[in-house]
Amino acid sequence: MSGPRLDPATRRVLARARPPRRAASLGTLLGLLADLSVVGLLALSMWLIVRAGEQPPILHLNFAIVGVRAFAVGRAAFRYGERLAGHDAALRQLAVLRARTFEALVPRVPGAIESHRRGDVLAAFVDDVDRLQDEPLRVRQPLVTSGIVVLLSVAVLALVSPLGAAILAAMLAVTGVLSVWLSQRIAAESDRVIARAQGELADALLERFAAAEVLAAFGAQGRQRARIAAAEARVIDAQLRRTRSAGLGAALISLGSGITTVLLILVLAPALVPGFASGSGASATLSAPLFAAAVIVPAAVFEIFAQLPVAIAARRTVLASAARVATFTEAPLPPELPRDPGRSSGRRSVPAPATAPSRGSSLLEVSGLSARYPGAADEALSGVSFVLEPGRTLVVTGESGAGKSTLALALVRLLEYAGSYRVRTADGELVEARDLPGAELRSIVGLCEQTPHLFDADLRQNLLFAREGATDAELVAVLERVGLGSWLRERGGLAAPVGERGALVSGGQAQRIALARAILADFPVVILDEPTAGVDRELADLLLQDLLGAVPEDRAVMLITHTELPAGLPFTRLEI
Ligand SMILES: Nc1ncnc2c1ncn2[C@@H]1O[C@H](COP(=O)(O)OP(=O)(O)OP(=O)(O)O)[C@@H](O)[C@H]1O
Repeated sequence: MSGPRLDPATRRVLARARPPRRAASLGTLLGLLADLSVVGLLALSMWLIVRAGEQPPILHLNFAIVGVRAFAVGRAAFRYGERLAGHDAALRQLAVLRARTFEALVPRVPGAIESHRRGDVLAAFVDDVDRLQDEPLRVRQPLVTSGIVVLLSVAVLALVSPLGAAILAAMLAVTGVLSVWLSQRIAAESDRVIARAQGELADALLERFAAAEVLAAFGAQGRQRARIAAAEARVIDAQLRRTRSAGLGAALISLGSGITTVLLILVLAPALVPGFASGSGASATLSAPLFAAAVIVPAAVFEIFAQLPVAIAARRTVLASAARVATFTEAPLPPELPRDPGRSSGRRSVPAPATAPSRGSSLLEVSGLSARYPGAADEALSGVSFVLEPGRTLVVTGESGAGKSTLALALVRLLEYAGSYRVRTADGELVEARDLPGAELRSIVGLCEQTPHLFDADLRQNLLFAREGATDAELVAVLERVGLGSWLRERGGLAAPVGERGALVSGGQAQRIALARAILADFPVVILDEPTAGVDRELADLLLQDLLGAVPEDRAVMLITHTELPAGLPFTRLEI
């Protein structure tokens, strides 16, 4: 079979798309029966028509009449069953595949994904991942079923006429090689162009919507529209070339089928004439009904065979998609990003009393911590040390670019760190953070990020994801606490939408919603990265007084800020 060589990374991606053998084999079996019914129906009907013309007693035709009905019903019923079983298995696997692909992506954020264009990432994670389900459905299954049916048909024809079978096999081989060569020449380049152009189109569209205001403000909409139109034209052009190649392949197969039928008629017809072969008066070696059935076989076999070049072309597309997905999910994780040790890993922990942490027993102990972004030459942060005790607030200050947000990312393990960083777990142990599963660590240390992400849902959903099961009264109370009470009433309550990426709320409101989330999640340690950046000074002071004035005995806050704290708040300063 032609196509690019499979590297181990592409093979791993393909293996994720493959349904379990048992689930896939039912679809394959039903597909095989459907294809066999196609050949059986055509050959037996032909036999029946010609035999009926000889007017034998009706009883002699009964088995053929029943057979034709059985094949006709079987063809539709098996095909229907095949579609149901095959799609069911592939769609179930698609859900698994999407989840696994997403899991593979998570450790690569931030840092390893940003170096790719957003459009390419989107195309890879939507179009390419979806296309992988074609492997079991449109590649593997048709290759197996049509291959078996074609071989069986040639073998059965060989019982009637070995020369006819040889002609059919030779014509199948010639047509197959020609149509695959043709599709390779015309469509292979189109496949590459389509993938690239689809990425460009997605990129241009995303930018058109995400940066609509900037494009309008600078009068650059026309240029962006032209970029979208050019990318779209490239996609359409490549798709047309691919469709043309598929059409040519189909025409070639029809031609092959016609030529084979004519050749079979020429080769088999003499056997119909009594005494032709031996030159004597002996009777014919081939009956007319059998002759009719034999010469119609190529039409049915070529119909089944037509699936092969289509499956080979689909394989090429699937492999290209798998290779693109592999560039994201299978590339080695850069050393700057953390590896999750998983639940089973052994922890190197410092023995600690089994009781809950009391005042004085630190929640975080950081010593000589440094971090670097993937691909960056220099460390974004180095040599940071501090201890965070329960009931305390640590205020982190420093110049812009000093590494404050980087410290926050390292503390929630979205960036790898060097040095020592120990966290007190729920069972009171002080554990090196890199030995904890990421999810467990992030249930202890929570981050309210500088530019919070709001989901395109209502306010309630945007808060509930921080604490599932919170009541509306709890949500409203927390919104009051962050100063959004009157705004909530103006907007008509918790069902108010926030828009895509918070488009319907102001920057300051988005920040306060994020703050409300952090309060709801009630992390033992919460890191607030510039939580009052978009909030006016008076409210900011009130908010900080509210948040920091009463840090619970068993909780701690790390506040990253540029502004001075209101007087009277207890805190420790860390300058980086
Ligand atoms: N994704 C990234 N890839 C590479 N370098 C980065 C990345 N994000 C930040 N940096 C660099 O890391 C350094 C520290 O950035 P960081 O955002 O931590 O600073 P900061 O102290 O939080 O600044 P600010 O107060 O302006 O928010 C900067 O030099 C910045 O350019």
